[in-house]
Amino acid sequence: MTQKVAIITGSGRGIGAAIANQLAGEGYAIAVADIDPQTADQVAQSINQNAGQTARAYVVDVAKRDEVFRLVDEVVQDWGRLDLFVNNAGIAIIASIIDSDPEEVERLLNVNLLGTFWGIQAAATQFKRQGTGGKIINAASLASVEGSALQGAYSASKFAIRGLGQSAAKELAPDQITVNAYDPGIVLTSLRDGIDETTANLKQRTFAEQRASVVNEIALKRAATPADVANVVSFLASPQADYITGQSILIDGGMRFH
Ligand SMILES: NC(=O)C1=CN([C@@H]2O[C@H](COP(=O)(O)OP(=O)(O)OC[C@H]3O[C@@H](n4cnc5c(N)ncnc54)[C@H](O)[C@@H]3O)[C@@H](O)[C@H]2O)C=CC1
Ligand SMILES: CC(=O)C(C)=O
Repeated sequence: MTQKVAIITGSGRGIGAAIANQLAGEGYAIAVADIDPQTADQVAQSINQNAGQTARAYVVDVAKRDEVFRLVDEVVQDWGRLDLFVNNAGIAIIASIIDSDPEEVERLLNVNLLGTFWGIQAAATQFKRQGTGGKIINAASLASVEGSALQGAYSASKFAIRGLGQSAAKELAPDQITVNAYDPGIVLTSLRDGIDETTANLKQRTFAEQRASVVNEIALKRAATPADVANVVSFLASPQADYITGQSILIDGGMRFH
């Protein structure tokens, strides 16, 4: 059977690394793509130790369209095909709208929104070239369905990713390309630590107080692990999800409902 090939952006740590590990365990060849070459290498090496020679590290800044297209070309050169593209890379800013730094806002939109746009464009171009169909899965967020104070730029980028995904799903369906998204709530990663640390400072609380107040809003009374998110991505990537497109799945332990 032909081995399926997946690119996961931002997979040098956190949710992306969990997705890479999960899909490698399911038999995919994995392109561990990250802006940080060291962490990408570490994740690829660890997958190869556990799952055989099935992962390679690639360096990409998803904000740069030419780098995203080059990534797809390199992966296809190395592995012969592409079946799945996970637009996972993302960054966050915690700041009031009035105090947001223009350069930081622009960078966030370039990484989160345009990075996802270029990822869809590059992956769909390759899927059409292959004539095989394919799957695109985007990292949205609970912040894509409800805005929060101090998350203006971040939330704007995630709402936009959901709209972009719905448009792409309709446009690419004739080529058997599905486009879906995952909407995590609170996942214990470095990104979340940064959010809780900055929010705690702004609200003059300790980190522990801030984290406890956030977890208290979750119906299941625990934050998600990166593996909780990887399980949903694994489903969306599987043939069981072939008839699902344009959807966004909340993984928030019952914090909110769509
Ligand atoms: N942690 C959470 O609670 C939630 C996270 N998300 C989303 O999930 C995705 C992954 O988040 P986490 O794993 O928590 O973040 P993280 O900060 O732990 O990991 C993000 C990874 O993306 C890489 N990256 C950053 N900018 C990049 C760029 N320009 N090009 C390529 N790689 C880049 C980083 O080097 C890092 O390895 C993000 O899109 C985030 O917005 C959504 C909802 C909740
Ligand atoms: C980081 C993130 O997406 C949330 C919902 O806090």
